[in-house]
Amino acid sequence: MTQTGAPLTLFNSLTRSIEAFQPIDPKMVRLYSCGPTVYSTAHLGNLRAYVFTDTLRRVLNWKGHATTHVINITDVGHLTSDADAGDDKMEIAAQKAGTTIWDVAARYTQLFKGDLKALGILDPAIWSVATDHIQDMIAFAQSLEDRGATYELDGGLYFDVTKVPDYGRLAGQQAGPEVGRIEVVEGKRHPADFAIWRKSASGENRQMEWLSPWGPGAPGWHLECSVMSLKYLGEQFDIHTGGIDHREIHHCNEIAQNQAYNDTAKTGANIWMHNNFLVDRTGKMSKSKGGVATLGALVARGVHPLAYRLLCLGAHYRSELEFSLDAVAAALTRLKRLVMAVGALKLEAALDEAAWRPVHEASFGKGAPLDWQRRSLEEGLSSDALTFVARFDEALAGDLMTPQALPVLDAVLTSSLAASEKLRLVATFDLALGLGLLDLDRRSLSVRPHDAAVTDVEVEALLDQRQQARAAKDFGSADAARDALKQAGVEIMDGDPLRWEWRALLAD
Ligand SMILES: Nc1ncnc2c1ncn2[C@@H]1O[C@H](COP(=O)(O)OP(=O)(O)OP(=O)(O)O)[C@@H](O)[C@H]1O
Ligand SMILES: [Zn+2]
Repeated sequence: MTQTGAPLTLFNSLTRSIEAFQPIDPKMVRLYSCGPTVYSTAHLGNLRAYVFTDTLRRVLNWKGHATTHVINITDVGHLTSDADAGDDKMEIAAQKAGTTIWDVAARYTQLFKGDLKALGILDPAIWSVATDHIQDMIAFAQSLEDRGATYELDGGLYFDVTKVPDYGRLAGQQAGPEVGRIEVVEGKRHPADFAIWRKSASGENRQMEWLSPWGPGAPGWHLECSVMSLKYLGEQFDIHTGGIDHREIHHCNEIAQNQAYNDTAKTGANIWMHNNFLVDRTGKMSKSKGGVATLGALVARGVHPLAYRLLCLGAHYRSELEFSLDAVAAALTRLKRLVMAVGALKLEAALDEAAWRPVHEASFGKGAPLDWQRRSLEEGLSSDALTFVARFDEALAGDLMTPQALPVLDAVLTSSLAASEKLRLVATFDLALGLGLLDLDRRSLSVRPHDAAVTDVEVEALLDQRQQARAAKDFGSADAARDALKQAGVEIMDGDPLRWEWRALLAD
């Protein structure tokens, strides 16, 4: 498998530097992403993490690599504090809802997958559910115990971080007392030591517990990812991703377990990549803060989900991104602009769809390299058009610099290239961007706010009425039509250069 275009470079949190990407097996890049804890609806910050991994995986495929991507579903073991303290988030959620953990997990897994689909995020090759791997986890923990990397306390089986030489390297720290920020547990040898198996306390009424050599209990969250990545991707694979909060504790602990299980050189993944936070005025967007923004809430306000994807792509994944309704409204306008331009090209080029629709579209999601698709679109392009491909490629190859790739798309659309060439460029770029630019149209982007009291047809009828009233200089009736729309949560945009004419009101 040969990589096409500029050499791909990625920022590795482990070395804190940008490195040339060298796959372990040139035929198949192996990629693991820490998945959601399915105890409540994912917020937009969580979803940013998966827009990032999807972009990474699309770029790998676009540049000629095949990928095997694993995302796990954490349905047990994640405590309210990442630093090994508090209660299991799933248990708490089930108690609150008066239902079983299995129901909670099924509900939020389904919602999560629905959000990913709406965001154009491709399914991983493997969804790995933590509770399907308990026996593997027990065997792994047993093996760590056999190697002398653990000790047992009343509360569970603990990992001894001094058994690995460079604990905390990923977090950029040495294993001083502050590393890991773990709550004091009686008998713990080092503050950063963490439970890999948590024993049920006597009298504790847990919905989820399994028998183990250390008594009934449940696996630790950090153990889960080591075990599932090992099972599906092997001792050492290419890339492990997660949000930047995972860099400080979760991934340090995964690495320590992997090293103790294999050897110090085997950290699990060659490259550890972390997306920065989506923040709002109060800081990191977080479920625990309550009242968080979800994709469903955005759609209810009339925002197409792919506008949120575009908002994410407009920032580099390693930069903080500030969320606001204004920012998302601007992204929606930007998306509309792109979609209008592509729509106009389709008419202008008057080409058979086969000329700009990538071949084998159904195989996109399978992790195959996109060589065929790209060839079908890029072969025979003029040298001017190919210059745009090179610029776009260079931006993405430089640690996925999407904010620099998007202006190349804009430049294509305003260039003097023939419409047919522009369309083919949009099509090849969108394989990497996943914005659905070939399929969206004006209608699909006019998402009606859920609380709007009118239907799309009624909106269009009121707009017509207003147009006629204005034409007849009957400004009273024109204003009445505008007010009726406003009442219904719809704002008229006079003189909209996109001729979009109306949009959902996004006020707080
Ligand atoms: N505000 C954020 N911005 C970007 N990524 C985030 C944000 N919050 C969490 N993530 C990432 O989302 C992914 C899923 O996380 P998970 O479902 O475990 O969230 P969580 O820790 O329960 O959420 P929260 O931190 O809101 O309580 C992880 O990779 C995590 O690092
Ligand atoms: Zn993980």
